[in-house]
Amino acid sequence: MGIWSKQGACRPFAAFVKKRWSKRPPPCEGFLESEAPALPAYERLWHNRCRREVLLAPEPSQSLGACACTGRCCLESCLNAVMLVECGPHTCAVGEEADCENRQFARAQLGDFDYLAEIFWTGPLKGFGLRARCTIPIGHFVAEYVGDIVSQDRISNWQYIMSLPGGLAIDASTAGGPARFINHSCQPNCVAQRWQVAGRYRVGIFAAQEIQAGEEITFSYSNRGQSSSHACHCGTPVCSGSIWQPPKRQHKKAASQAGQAMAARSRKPARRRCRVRVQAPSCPGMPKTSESEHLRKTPKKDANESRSDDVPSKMEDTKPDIQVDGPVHRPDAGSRVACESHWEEQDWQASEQFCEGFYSQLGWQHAPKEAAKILEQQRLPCSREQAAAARLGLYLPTALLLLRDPSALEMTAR
Ligand SMILES: C[S@@+](CC[C@H](N)C(=O)[O-])C[C@H]1O[C@@H](n2cnc3c(N)ncnc32)[C@H](O)[C@@H]1O
Repeated sequence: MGIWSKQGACRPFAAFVKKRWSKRPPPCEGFLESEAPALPAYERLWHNRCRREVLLAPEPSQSLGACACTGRCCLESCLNAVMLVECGPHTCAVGEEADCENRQFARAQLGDFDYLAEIFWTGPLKGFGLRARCTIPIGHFVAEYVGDIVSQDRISNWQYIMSLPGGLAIDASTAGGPARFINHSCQPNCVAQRWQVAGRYRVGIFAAQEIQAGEEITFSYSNRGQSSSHACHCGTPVCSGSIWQPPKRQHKKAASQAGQAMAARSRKPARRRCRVRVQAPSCPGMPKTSESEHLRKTPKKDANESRSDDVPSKMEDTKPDIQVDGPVHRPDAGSRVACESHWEEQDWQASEQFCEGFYSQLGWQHAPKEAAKILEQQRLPCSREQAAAARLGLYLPTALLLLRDPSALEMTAR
């Protein structure tokens, strides 16, 4: 029996347990049940591997401008984050890395994933899966989907594939990270989002709702570019029957209940200028915040300061409000539901085209303020990312849309 190791190769499970288990919090009950088969061998990667060096986008120094953030770089308002571009040393207007929230991929790479989730045997129907080892807050970066960057033409088995633009894909079939074990659900608790990090496309799995310890981590495979059928055993009421198909439409009553719940949440009064969207997960036995791990390369003082200022103390407060200079706008529940159901029908390519179109038009050669103005004038399509953003508690383009015109979301969702 084997499991990933930092050396890349599979290591015997017993040796892994002896060396690492003592340092970890107690595992969720039933980890690797006795009837579970051996974990198939695969090579553990921490980031994508390009066998042939492929530049997926121009180098940031040539094409990306710095964001226009001042004081603190917030995911809700950072121009880079709006375009699903991670800030880097040359593309962040805020000097201190610790003041920038838009470094999720970089921080996740520094963090210890073992605290967050573990591989487990779900049963013969779905095979191995990934489940939370602690409460994962909504919006939290769960894991990066890493593997070999390959041409889609060469793919024969789509089981572990995540498609990328330009006919490329991330293939995690022989080498990858724990995200390769995430199973499909027609009612997932996570979303897969494609970001540009230092000029390359990378895929992150983000919590779309609060995930409880022991809960299986899932996302939807329905738009990963595959059309063949494979019976789905997610067991949710909206199951489409196939892991590559979008889920059935939610029953009207359930949709309206969800809408009411969202409306109730949106009535909570809150006014904060720049909130941290994500609260660090709370695990028994883990360091106080996983961010302290993530930020260990940054000066300690800054990391602590930023946390104490911005991290809300209660979970109920973690939903971000959008506030620039005027009053707080919140979407009405109806428009959110409309947007989400629209998202289910949307092809991944719609948002991809939008983002690429935006870049090719602007080239980011414009000064940040000018780019911000153009962005504000655009009527953004209700793309997958926007809908996902709305689902995650409003940030990114949805936030801009609503700031400008709260009814815009509804209009674009048609
Ligand atoms: C990326 S892998 C997920 C990890 C996989 N379960 C394993 O044991 O390695 C995708 C494969 O898992 C299985 N799978 C994932 N979600 C499923 C679901 N909801 N119902 C049935 N099979 C599923 C399918 O065989 C699919 O091709």
